Amino acid sequence: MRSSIGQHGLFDIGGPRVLVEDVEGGIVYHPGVVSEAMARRWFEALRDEVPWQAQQRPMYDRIVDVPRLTAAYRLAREDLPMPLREAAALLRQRTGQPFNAVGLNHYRDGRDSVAPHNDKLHILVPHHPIALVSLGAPRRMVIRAKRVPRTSIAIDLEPGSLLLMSYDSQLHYEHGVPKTREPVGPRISLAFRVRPDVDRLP
Ligand SMILES: O=C(O)CCC(=O)C(=O)O
Ligand SMILES: [Fe+2]
Repeated sequence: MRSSIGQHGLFDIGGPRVLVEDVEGGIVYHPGVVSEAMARRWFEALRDEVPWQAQQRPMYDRIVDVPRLTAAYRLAREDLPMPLREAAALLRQRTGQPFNAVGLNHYRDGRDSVAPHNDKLHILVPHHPIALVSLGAPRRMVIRAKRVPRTSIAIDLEPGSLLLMSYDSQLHYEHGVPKTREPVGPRISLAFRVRPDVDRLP
């Protein structure tokens, strides 16, 4: 499928920024979807209330720590933390997408990261986007085309922003949040998805 890294909007302030174009809506950054005050409240509540997990993963012949804390919820859960309930309602209204699950990432400082990847296709219902809400300190995301010449674009994900990524973009682009030596505060991201296997989540 044809897609390309957007040339426009790099210096726009305020409005949506199209980072990648494709037939399913591409990758679009929407700053200020949540007010600063609300983003701060959500950040603090989730930081303190979510049972964050420090996971380990096999990597080749070793077991390595996942370099961030994570959590996951079905959105239908009765005891869903209030910020997730509010964010899900806002996103459903804004996008019309039937999100049913959220994955959370907590980047404690610049040593925490997520390696370049595309979201696993078996946990996505095709043609529905992923909605990433950012809370806490800004962190830089790098989006890179899989196809040569592997063009890349960096975007600072600010608190209260929304990054919408099409399903199609997961086939053609990787995204990651690299480690940084800059002194950065903690960040939480919420990844809302339409999952086919939502019953397997807590
Ligand atoms: O923290 C982010 O903004 C990215 C998270 C991510 O890519 C994921 O959870 O799959
Ligand atoms: Fe991802």
